[in-house]
Amino acid sequence: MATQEPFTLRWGILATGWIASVFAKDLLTSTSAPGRNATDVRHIIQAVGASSSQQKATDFIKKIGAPESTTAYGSYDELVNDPNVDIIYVATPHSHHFAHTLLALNAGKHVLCEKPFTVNAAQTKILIEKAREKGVFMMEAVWTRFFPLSYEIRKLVQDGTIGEVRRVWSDLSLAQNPEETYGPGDEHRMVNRDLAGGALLDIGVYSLLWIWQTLYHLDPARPKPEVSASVQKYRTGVDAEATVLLHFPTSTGIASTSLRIDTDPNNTGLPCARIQGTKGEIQISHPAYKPESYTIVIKGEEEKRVEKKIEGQHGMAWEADECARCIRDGKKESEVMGLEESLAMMEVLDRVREIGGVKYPDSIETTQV
Ligand SMILES: NC(=O)C1=CN([C@@H]2O[C@H](COP(=O)(O)OP(=O)(O)OC[C@H]3O[C@@H](n4cnc5c(N)ncnc54)[C@H](OP(=O)(O)O)[C@@H]3O)[C@@H](O)[C@H]2O)C=CC1
Ligand SMILES: O=C1OC[C@@H](O)[C@H](O)[C@H]1O
Repeated sequence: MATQEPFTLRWGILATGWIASVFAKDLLTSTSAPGRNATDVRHIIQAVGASSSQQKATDFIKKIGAPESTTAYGSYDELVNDPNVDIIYVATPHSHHFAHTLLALNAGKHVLCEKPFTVNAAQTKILIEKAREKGVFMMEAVWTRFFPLSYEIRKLVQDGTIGEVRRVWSDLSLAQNPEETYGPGDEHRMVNRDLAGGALLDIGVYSLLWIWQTLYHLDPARPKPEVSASVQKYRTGVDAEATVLLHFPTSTGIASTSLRIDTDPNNTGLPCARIQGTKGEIQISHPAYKPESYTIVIKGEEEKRVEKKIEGQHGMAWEADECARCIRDGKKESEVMGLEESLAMMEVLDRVREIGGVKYPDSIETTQV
């Protein structure tokens, strides 16, 4: 019997910063690594684009250990117009996701764009319209949604293991001593208004993820929640801390995030999220972006802890595999992380910023490029 060749996806990496290198290294890992099970697809890093110089792209290619044949570009424009590239991975700061994704879409490329999708919902809406007009695949890179652990937890909830879910509580707080870490110029993307900094858009999205994939994604009615929030600002005007209350028809989500306190100060195994149902709950291990275990706590029963150690990759290969399979199958969006979900999440983020008075400069809130 003839074995089928794996589907090959040729990536263009747009930006050479921290997460671009992590993602690109994961693309180079073995598809048969433990827990991966992706021998039906294959990834090639076809090209890398740096914003300022070709040398930067060449250095990046060397650093991540990609083949020397990988093309290095000194501009994003050249990268997105490379006819040998199928999909662009956008890994620039939040402020630039809209413009860079649009650039790739206009060149007819599929796109995987880092979280948060854009600065605001209006920008996301335009990207969705453009992707549909161009007939290409697009997805927000919410990598945690593709962990086997996330699939398992969604299934447990769907199967009614913890009864009817009434509340999801979730936190991602990473005490970063921002004044020292990102000062004195406050230029770092985490606190810089011009780069759409702040806790909410950078790490708060992971707290929201656990609520979203439980109370929104799993409900076929896709109920848009009422949003309340409390926001503490940083000296640059972005949020240093945010707590969000999401009122769904029959359940509540409580998400919090902070750059000043820690979810698990001594790494003693405090959970980052609790999905609470009428029979019991599922506790997810910190950090919310990369949990590697969870515990099922059912009233009157012995607790069950499930380990899901991530091996052979950082954890970003699963989302890449999803892109490859969707594109192979002619899908324009993922069923696990769909575009309408990204848009609804951006609307929540908009509302929290509105309540908290966090406004970014017009130059990055704009829907014009
Ligand atoms: N999924 C995840 O786990 C993570 C996701 N992220 C997301 O990835 C994005 C990038 O984060 P990270 O890699 O930490 O950021 P970095 O600052 O490390 O890298 C950003 C890169 O973007 C490019 N760039 C283009 N324009 C600008 C600009 N005006 N200012 C600064 N950089 C610019 C630069 O690359 P060059 O000049 O070479 O083109 C730069 O190296 C963010 O949106 C963040 O939310 C970040 C960390 C983890
Ligand atoms: O996406 C992310 O996950 C890990 C965090 O450390 C980082 O700031 C954020 O961008």
